[in-house]
Amino acid sequence: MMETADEVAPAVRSILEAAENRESGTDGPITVSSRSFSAALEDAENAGRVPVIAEVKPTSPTSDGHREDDPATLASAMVAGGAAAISVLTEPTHFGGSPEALSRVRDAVDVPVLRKDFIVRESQLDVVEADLILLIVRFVDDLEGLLAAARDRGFQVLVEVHDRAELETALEAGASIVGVNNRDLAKLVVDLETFEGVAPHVPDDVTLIAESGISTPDDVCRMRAAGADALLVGSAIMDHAGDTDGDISENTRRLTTTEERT
Ligand SMILES: O=C(O)c1ccccc1NCC(=O)[C@H](O)[C@H](O)COP(=O)(O)O
Repeated sequence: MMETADEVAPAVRSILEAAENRESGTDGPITVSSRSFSAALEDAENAGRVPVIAEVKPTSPTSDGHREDDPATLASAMVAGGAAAISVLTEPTHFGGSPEALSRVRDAVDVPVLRKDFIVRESQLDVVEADLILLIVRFVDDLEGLLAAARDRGFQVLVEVHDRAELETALEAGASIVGVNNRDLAKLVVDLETFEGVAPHVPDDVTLIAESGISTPDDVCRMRAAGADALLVGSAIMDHAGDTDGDISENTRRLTTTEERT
């Protein structure tokens, strides 16, 4: 399933090359006592909030700027704004993240923390403790094996897909949390119709996350109407360009308190 390098945008090719060469854990398999993701989503729903996974994303290949703020302060502000969980980019070269940033975030908040990275082999699971990790179907050769290895360590696993074929691969491998990425990693174009096209084919017992390109309360309504159990939001909360005065709590609250249309 691993993509050949020329099937993705140059920035993503560069991310993958860096991932291939990046450090692995050196002390053998880690064991994680993880915070329940499903309980966090349920708590948000019970409190009348839209379940949002807010992402600490200092920069990215498609961001307008770079935020240097302390990651733990950012994450605490996101939780104050009602985030059900936090995602932390740990990729250093293209996203300005680090495993240390994730550890600091996990110490600072009590909600589940997702490690957002481009994991391509088992030993890369052993770099830092997190409650969830991301596996991207198009970049992983042995999804079933990596999924099992992650679960053996205690991680919950968000399996990312972009189309129906990748969804089938994820389901065959036994994924129970699936994210549909609205960002096409071949072209780096975002289209919310991606989620709307894939979501109807996801079984009810799978936790379904809409990822990327969600900026406004209207987008929230649209993704929830299409079946999203939770939304993963980075740029609109981080506001790299400073359009909203960079108020992280308010940016998060605007989405978590969206009145949903039935
Ligand atoms: O965000 C990017 O520019 C990007 C480029 C290449 C590969 C991955 C990329 N993003 C990773 C993500 O998964 C997003 O950070 C996440 O889904 C949040 O997206 P958004 O709300 O659109 O920032």
